[in-house]
Amino acid sequence: MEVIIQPTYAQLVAVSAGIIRDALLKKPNLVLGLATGSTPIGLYEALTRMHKTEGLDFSSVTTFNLDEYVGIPPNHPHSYHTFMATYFFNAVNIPTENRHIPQSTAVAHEEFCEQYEAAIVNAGGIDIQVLGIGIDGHIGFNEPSSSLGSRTRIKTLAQSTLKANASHFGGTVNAVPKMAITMGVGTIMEAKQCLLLANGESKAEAIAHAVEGPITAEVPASVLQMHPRTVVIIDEAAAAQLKRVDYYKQVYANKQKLLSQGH
Ligand SMILES: N[C@@H]1[C@@H](O)[C@H](O)[C@@H](COP(=O)(O)O)O[C@@H]1O
Repeated sequence: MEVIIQPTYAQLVAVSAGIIRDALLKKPNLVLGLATGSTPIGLYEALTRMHKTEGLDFSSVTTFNLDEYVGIPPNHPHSYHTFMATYFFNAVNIPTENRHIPQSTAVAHEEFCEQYEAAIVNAGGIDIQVLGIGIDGHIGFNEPSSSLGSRTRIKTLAQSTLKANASHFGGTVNAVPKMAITMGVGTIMEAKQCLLLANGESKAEAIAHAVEGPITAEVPASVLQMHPRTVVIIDEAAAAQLKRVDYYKQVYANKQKLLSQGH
């Protein structure tokens, strides 16, 4: 696990956007796993800027979103379909047929979940999976006690998640859908690289558990310690409860120095 601590959210965004740009320049048909929530919005804005000003080309990119609420239509103002259109898809040139988001209104949910997994495999697997983290340590909508081997399926949301996401539903906890379709932890772990992003003090405890705590289903993000290529990119506030901040900073500084020397 590489832990990159940046002074500000803007710098966290710059580092994560840089990783995706470099990967896209190397592999134009990159398969991206995408996340919603407030955390990756800056990343989507940065990639949009790169598309508009540098001509960064997304025309061969395929995307798979982590999750979607169950019980609201895709055109609902707070669906993740609407979120992705608003913050990313409407602004870059990813072909419509290459964009995949779990279908919240699918009647045959189980069949849909199997097809979603198959579509990821058919696309060659996810190259880079962008992840945020819930205050309870969830990734996607894999709430505490989710099986670390779980696949795409329907999950009931934790009360803390309903509360945290109520601001997107007019501040009313009851208005937040109680269930979601989410890629499983096992599905996420098959991505070739994971980028876990977090900012702000509300994420400090979850990040400390995920990065330095034991690997446990109580904190689903902790399983990323087992992933061969996870990069955790956080700001100072989200790093506040980590024990080894100086160590992570030193390792990153040394790596940057070696890279600048052409190693
Ligand atoms: N399903 C999403 C997660 O994918 C996201 O990581 C989390 C954190 O959201 P935010 O970035 O707004 O804190 O919220 C939701 O529960």
